[in-house]
Amino acid sequence: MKKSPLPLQSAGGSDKKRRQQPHGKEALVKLLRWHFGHAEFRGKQLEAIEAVLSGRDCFCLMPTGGGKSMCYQIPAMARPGIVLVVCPLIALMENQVTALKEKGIAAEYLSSTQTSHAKNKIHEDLDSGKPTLRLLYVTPELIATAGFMSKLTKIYSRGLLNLVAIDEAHCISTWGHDFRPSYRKLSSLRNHFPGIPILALTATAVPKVQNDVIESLGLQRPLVLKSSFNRPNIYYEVRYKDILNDVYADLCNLLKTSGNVCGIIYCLERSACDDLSAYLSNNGISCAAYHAGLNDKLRSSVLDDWISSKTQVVVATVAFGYDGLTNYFFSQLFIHDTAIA
Ligand SMILES: Nc1ncnc2c1ncn2[C@@H]1O[C@H](COP(=O)(O)OP(=O)(O)OP(=O)(O)O)[C@@H](O)[C@H]1O
Repeated sequence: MKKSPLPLQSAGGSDKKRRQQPHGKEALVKLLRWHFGHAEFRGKQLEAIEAVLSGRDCFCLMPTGGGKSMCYQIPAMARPGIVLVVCPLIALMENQVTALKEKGIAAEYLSSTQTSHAKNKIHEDLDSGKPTLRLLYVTPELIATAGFMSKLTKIYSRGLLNLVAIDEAHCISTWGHDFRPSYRKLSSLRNHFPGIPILALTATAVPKVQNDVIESLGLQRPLVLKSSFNRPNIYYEVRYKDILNDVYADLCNLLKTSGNVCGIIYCLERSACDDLSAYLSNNGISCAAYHAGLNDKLRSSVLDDWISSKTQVVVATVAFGYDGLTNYFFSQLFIHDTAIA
């Protein structure tokens, strides 16, 4: 359904003036309900949104699935102009943009995987002086290019850049486990776009990494928000392989008695994935193997089937995480071998 926009403010007025206008909680909740169908803000979402809408930098530490995206998606709905979202994985950008478009929200991403026709359309909109786009997702590599930077500078000088959101911000830190050299280039954003709030989002930042992220991005007096990582819907259980009569049968039984779960079973070797997947399939569990030995087409069809719940369980090597899938929110997670070896 294409929704009409629900603007809180008109497009007129100077950039500074627009930024200074307050956004009441009620109006923001109205946007949340209208565009996303959620009744209330969760955790620290509202604080983060209010901070960036008032022009303040913000560092936001929230667990996976905590609702970080809303912290920049609501600001994008709150006023005309562009929210730039830096995202490390093309698959994640695609997913978010597809979900936003389904809600009638003007969102796009720029990446090497797009056709030149699609890219041209986005550039035309950005160059128009009155872009209809609200959210533009890009990779850190694109930010590092002179061409894109000059485009962004034009948008900024027209007062149309509202916010820069940096997802998985811990990737900028050499102290972090996921360091991405291209993230270092993001440190120039603060100087290039003075006055534009930067929102750094992550689910994994120990204090040393957190300080490094804040310093590297040049965040000024940022509001630092940290949500609880207690996830009451997750529990851990260890079963020892050597005291089980039949590990495969035990796993199969666990799946069957867990109801309609969505699961991943991690194995150390590709052959174990194939073997266990075949065993579970033969025992009536809808399941598929996923590992680097399968071609791209097959891997992506296994992923699609799992996301759309056609397949209940994926038996995988860590290739599953490398392809950016750990970002999906699982109702159940089974770890085989590594946990019970
Ligand atoms: N206020 C809310 N009320 C109910 N559901 C919400 C709310 N905010 C977000 N969600 C839902 O929570 C889920 C996770 O949100 P989101 O993908 O933004 O999390 P995330 O913190 O970005 O996770 P990740 O670390 O995986 O990127 C989504 O399905 C989203 O629609």
